[in-house]
Amino acid sequence: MVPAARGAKGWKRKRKEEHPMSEREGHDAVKAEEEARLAETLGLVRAALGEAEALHGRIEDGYREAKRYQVAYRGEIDPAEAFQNELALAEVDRRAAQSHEAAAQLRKMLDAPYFARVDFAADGEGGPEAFYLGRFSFAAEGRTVVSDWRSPVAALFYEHDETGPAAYEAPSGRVEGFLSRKRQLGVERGELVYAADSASSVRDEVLARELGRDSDRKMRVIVASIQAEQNRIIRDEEPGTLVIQGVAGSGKTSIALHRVAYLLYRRRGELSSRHVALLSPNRVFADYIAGVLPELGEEPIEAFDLRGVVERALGGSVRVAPARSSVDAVDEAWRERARLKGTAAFADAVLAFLEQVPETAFAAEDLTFGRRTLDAAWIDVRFRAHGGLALEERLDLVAASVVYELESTSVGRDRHAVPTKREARRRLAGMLRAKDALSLYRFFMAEHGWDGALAIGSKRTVEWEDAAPLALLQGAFSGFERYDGVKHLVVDEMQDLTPVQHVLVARLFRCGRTVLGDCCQVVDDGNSATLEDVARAYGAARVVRLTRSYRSTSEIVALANRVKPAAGLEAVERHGEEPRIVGCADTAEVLARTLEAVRAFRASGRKTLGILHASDELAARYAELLSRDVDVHLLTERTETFEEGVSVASVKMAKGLEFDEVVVLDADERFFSTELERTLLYVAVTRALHRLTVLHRGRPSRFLAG
Ligand SMILES: Nc1ncnc2c1ncn2[C@@H]1O[C@H](COP(=O)(O)OP(=O)(O)OP(=O)(O)O)[C@@H](O)[C@H]1O
Repeated sequence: MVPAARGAKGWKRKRKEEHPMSEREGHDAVKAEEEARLAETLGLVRAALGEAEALHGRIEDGYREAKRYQVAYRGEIDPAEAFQNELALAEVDRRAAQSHEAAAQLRKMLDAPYFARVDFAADGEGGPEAFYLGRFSFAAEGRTVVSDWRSPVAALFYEHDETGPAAYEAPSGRVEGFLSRKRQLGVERGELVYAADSASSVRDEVLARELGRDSDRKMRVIVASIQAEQNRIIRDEEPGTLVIQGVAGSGKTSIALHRVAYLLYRRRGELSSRHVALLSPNRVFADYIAGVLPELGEEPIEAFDLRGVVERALGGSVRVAPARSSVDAVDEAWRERARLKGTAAFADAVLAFLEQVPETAFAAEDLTFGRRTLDAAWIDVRFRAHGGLALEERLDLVAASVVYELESTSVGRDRHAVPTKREARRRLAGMLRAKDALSLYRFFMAEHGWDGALAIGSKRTVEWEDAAPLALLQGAFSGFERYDGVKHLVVDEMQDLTPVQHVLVARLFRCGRTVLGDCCQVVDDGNSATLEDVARAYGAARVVRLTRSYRSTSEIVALANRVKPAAGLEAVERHGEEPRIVGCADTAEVLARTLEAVRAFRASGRKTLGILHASDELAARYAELLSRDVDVHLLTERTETFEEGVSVASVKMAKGLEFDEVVVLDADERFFSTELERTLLYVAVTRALHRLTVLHRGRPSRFLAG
């Protein structure tokens, strides 16, 4: 084996060293080689697309013909034949969808069939082989032309900066060998834009190029520039729960979605998109990230929100009041109640209580039917025999035992006194100390001296903070309808869930999980969950940490670090304007400055501008005032889609999203003075990719000064 460029740093130097050519000639040779390869690949893709389209046309003709036959001979076809026809049509439908999907992928490949090349020689297998890596794999003429970014060999590209001895894990075992080339290839609209042999400097350049792009209304695919630390998370296949703690903009959400794509690829046949679900903070966020999996050639996954999950677990037994925000709510008593229920100690108390529910809630008594009595001890033993089941499920089983016992041991006249199972169940239910989960919850709160922290409104309406613990008790009382169809769950913005809410999610979704978020972005003082609390809620979860921030320019990251030094963001070298911090005399000036920023944004040709306020109510008020002059979208809990243009939102609603430019309103002591508000300001400034304007009235927030 003759390595092509052992240890070379970049293609220019490497070519120069190895060939007696000038740098220019080396460049031209690489360019010519890659252009020829690109032309060949595009030719093959075009041919495959032609075939796929022709096949699609034939399938559609066949479908139409079969339908026509069905209609024309409706009266004459017997039911068996009609059924056969339906099955055949369903199969044709499936093939049509597949061929449509294949054609769509091929069209995307015409734009950019691949983004990289690695030359690797496996030990003992002769000279190096070139692997081209793309978003989708592609085979033609009996060979692999492009390998999927998730294929085992592609790990070489993500894991190695330098050429040299290397290895990757294949299904058949570890493949050792020599990586002689790692080339980054920029292809846009079918044209080769750049070709550069990788070293860390090139990798950084490519990353900076990717990051410098404008944001979109949809989250982007990052396969061409996944970093080694991110790659390890994406390719982590250990069972159980993986918790990703990452600073703002560290790519957590992107990685989680690429990880789902990776798992779908690796476990094809066993895991499909139907088996993966996402627990997302709100609908706008779900819409924002919805495009990533389809862009990677996978079906979209189902998104749930926590409220939906909690209400389903409660099964309509109570009503749940809307969630309140600790930024807007001035009700100190409510804050106190919420704070209590957001602690890990509260979650622990609920868990301990769940363990004792059977003992607490059921007191066995003698049970008499006619002349026969089953004594309390007999009942108690049977009740306890069904550990792990919900109270009501146990009562069903004990009722069945009662009937069986009486039936099998009664003779003569006593047989008339044997109860039905329903009657036995009714009598056993009379031994419950609590008639439902809500009574149990009251009992639990009273037992801990927390009765004052329970505010139940009319028509059994409980506060949002009580809904999850109550749902856990509902599970202990009546049993849960679990999400058994879900084999992998992604929980995003983990810091939005309190410890007890995490415990509920862990019980409802008993499957592999990727849980991600940033415990530095808790924007609710009613939640004191730490990273350890989150990991504990899911049993023995593995925790990984990401500290590099990819989203914002170094200047914006520097400001974010001043606002919240504890976050410890590491910037990626990418420079832009200094953030502007502007004092305003009054609301009129805040509006005028904001409009100025909107006009500059419009002129820049960038795609998204976020105008953010600490408060939901004031965000709505500002949106109303601004909409007199410019088009703006207000993002609320009810918003369904994330649009290009100007969005106005509270910081809480903007979490997880990003904008090319951000204006933070009222960044002064009125809104940003407490520790919670420090976090809000941190979240707000870290939403910006390229430009940030911070407006304040009166004294600027102390956090802006560091
Ligand atoms: N390796 C990468 N290559 C290119 N872009 C990347 C990479 N990693 C992250 N990004 C970009 O960084 C931005 C932040 O990513 P993402 O939203 O996934 O981060 P996050 O950690 O979930 O952020 P937050 O917690 O602040 O919401 C996105 O624009 C994403 O495309």
